[in-house]
Amino acid sequence: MPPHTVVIGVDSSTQSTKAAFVDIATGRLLAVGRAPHVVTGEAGARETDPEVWWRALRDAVAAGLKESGVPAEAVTGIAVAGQQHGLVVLGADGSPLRPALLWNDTRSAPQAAALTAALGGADAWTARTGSVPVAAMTASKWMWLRENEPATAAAATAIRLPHDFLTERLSGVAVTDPGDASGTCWYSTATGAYDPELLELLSIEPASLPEVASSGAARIGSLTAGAAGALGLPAGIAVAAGTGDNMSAAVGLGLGGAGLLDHPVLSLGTSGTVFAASRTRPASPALSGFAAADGTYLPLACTLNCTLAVDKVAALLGLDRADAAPGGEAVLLPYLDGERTPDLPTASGLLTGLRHDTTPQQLLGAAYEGAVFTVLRALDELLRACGLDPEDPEVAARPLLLIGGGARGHQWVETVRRLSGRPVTVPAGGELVAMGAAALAASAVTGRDPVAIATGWQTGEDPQLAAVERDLATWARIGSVLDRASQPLLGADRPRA
Ligand SMILES: Nc1ncnc2c1ncn2[C@@H]1O[C@H](COP(=O)(O)OP(=O)(O)O)[C@@H](O)[C@H]1O
Ligand SMILES: O=C(CO)[C@@H](O)[C@H](O)COP(=O)(O)O
Repeated sequence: MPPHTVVIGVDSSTQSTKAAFVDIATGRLLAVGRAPHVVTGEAGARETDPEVWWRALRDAVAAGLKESGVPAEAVTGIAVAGQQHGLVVLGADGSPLRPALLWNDTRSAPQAAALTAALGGADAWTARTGSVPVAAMTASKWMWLRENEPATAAAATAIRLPHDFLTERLSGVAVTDPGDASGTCWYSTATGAYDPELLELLSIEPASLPEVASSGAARIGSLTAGAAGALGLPAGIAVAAGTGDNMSAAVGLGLGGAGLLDHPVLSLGTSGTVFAASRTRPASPALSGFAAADGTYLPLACTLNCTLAVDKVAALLGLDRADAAPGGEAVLLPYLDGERTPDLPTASGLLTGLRHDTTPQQLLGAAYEGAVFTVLRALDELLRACGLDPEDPEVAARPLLLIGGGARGHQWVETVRRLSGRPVTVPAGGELVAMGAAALAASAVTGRDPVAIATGWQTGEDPQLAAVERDLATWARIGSVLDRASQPLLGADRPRA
């Protein structure tokens, strides 16, 4: 292999780090190194020590180097895509002061409600930032920290998102990108900058935040000698700004200004997300109105309970996750971690419709259906946010691009087909977040547009699974249970134990 041909795209998501080694010229995926994370916490808490991410990045790169057989000197660039929203606070020596509060930590729900009210309601927030500060947003987590651990908040000299933290470890540069910054609720998608009034409301010193790289500025620095030593890579190679994991998946799929716009994606991982890249700036309180990595926008809806919740139900039933059948009359809303869409941060799971002849396989199927229904229900609002009419036959015929770990599972794919009634495409290459990060790294090396690079790699182009008849009876049954379930039944009126 000629030198200078390989980039590394890092996906540092909730459960693990994946490092994709990609040939720049062809987009060929040479190897994926993997390393797990540790998530701790009960009763709404979800935390990971940022040092765990750094060690996992190091291990994943080492595994990828070994698996690919690529000589380290052939690697010319690296970029990190990270789980969104997490709050990382650093002390004066640059070390984390405490574990990061993750996107799915719901303890910040009261602070989210207070922030929403402080600005006069949800619409005021979406007009400024694109999103409402639900518990997931970094602003709510920062306020939780100030109220619950004031000494730690006072000692914080730097506030970072997970991908910023890792990018700074690689390059020594304190930088973020518009995509991940738009998940903080202190960055304005209307102005493309931090919102000074919101920083004041949150008592955040602007100097404690990373600079926001402009969407076009792909290379933000070089791999430092220290990081190069830790990773076994050459010092001085290009480091890109990186982005949030969903934004990176959009790049990996070739979605954005230089590619496909207003095309729906469904991601099934720890979170369930639906999103699209669009030129229309989203401002719907029902969605998160993020910026994309390439200067377009990324309207998105996110659920807290997806693959982990269904795997938990399978474990409770003593079944393999593949051993499921359509749920029949049973409806299971698997809100084991509370929920974000709909905004029920203290909710718990709900099971109805049990009969003598209900089988364990049907109960597991009902968990798949509840998880898929919850994220798919936001699809029409997503399409409207893109300026489309969901009833338009051409729009309804656009295939769902299905990604994330769940897309590898037959039950997930079939449940999505049945409940959406849409054609579905599952990109065969997989690891779209890491591939998007690789395209960002390749952009830092070559100066080309990352979406155009990924489009050339053809990462999202695979045969479609035809639409099947939509299971409207199941759709209506789950919708009716969710709409009629009283807040007390979902546990949504109780503080967590
Ligand atoms: N073959 C499979 N069938 C069904 N689910 C799978 C399969 N492989 C992985 N998963 C699911 O994928 C999830 C991890 O997905 P991933 O997108 O990597 O998560 P995250 O990005 O949140 O860390 C696991 O929780 C697991 O349930
Ligand atoms: O909070 C969101 C999106 O707003 C999540 O999608 C996180 O970005 C975590 O993603 P995964 O680890 O599930 O991929």
